[in-house]
Amino acid sequence: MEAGGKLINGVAFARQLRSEIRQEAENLHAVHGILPTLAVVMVGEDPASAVYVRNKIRATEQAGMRSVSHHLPASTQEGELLALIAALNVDETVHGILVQLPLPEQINRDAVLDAIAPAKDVDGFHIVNAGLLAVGRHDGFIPCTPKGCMMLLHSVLPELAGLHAVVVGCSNIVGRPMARLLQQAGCTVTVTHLQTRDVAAETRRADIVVVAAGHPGLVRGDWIKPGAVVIDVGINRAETPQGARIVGDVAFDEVYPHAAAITPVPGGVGPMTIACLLQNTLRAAQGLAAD
Ligand SMILES: Nc1nc(=O)c2c([nH]1)NC[C@@H]1CN(c3ccc(C(=O)N[C@@H](CCC(=O)O)C(=O)O)cc3)C=[N+]21
Repeated sequence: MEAGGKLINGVAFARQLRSEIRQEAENLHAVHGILPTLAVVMVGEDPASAVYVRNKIRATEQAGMRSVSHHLPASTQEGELLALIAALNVDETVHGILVQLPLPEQINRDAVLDAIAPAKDVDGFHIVNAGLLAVGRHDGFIPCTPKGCMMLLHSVLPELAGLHAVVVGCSNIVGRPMARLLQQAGCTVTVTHLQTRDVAAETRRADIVVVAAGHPGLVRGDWIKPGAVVIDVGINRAETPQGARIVGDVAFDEVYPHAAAITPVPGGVGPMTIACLLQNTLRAAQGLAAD
């Protein structure tokens, strides 16, 4: 691959996807009178969450959809949040429900996620959607970040079958669903986690490395086989001499020379997460799940 062709441009990919989604959303509205609607629920005042929520709402509206936002105080009890979700579940004008994570500690995250109607669970975090993905069925919602990572991978590697993929991190939100998608695309998959003895020994054998560990600069240059494709899911706030910046889990400057293709942070996976959220919301409004 030529120099300069290595960077996987998530911003451009997401822009294209969003314009296709907008056309479909406008068509659904014009032909069937359905205005795809996403309800975004945020509890508390986490400043990073407030920024994400604002971006999601803006993206929804730019894609020709409606969003309704519910901002609850940090002191909200689990029962109050469950009551709001129950109301949104039966509201026929709402097609997708997103409860922004993290939640305050008095609220049980899994209880909340599993209270969302699976057909409105556009994050794909409900246990039913996780289970459908786990058994290889395609009629549930796929979590947005892994879905976006797969699209970026396919853009540089049209055929994934037979490749060795290593996923660093095994959260329910990224690592686990990512591993399932890679396996279903024909990859041989290794998932590393906190107890893995030698993560670098695993990544060095990989044709594809997906990093979702929440640890800035974790993956170093010598962790990467020459010609591997590297997807960096990390979002970490770092203080640099130039001020506060968002950095990934990959030591980008070290890894870049070894990789055949790599996602930057920002500008890689993040914009795809939002585009896939819009796509899932459109599918929910169409009465379809993921495809
Ligand atoms: N229920 C739930 N669903 C989520 O999908 C969810 C969540 N909770 N909680 C927080 C995380 C975080 N997240 C991001 C989405 C897009 C960018 C994004 O677009 N980032 C840009 C730039 C961001 C910047 O510069 O500040 C980029 O990477 O280029 C980042 C982070 C979704 N999350």
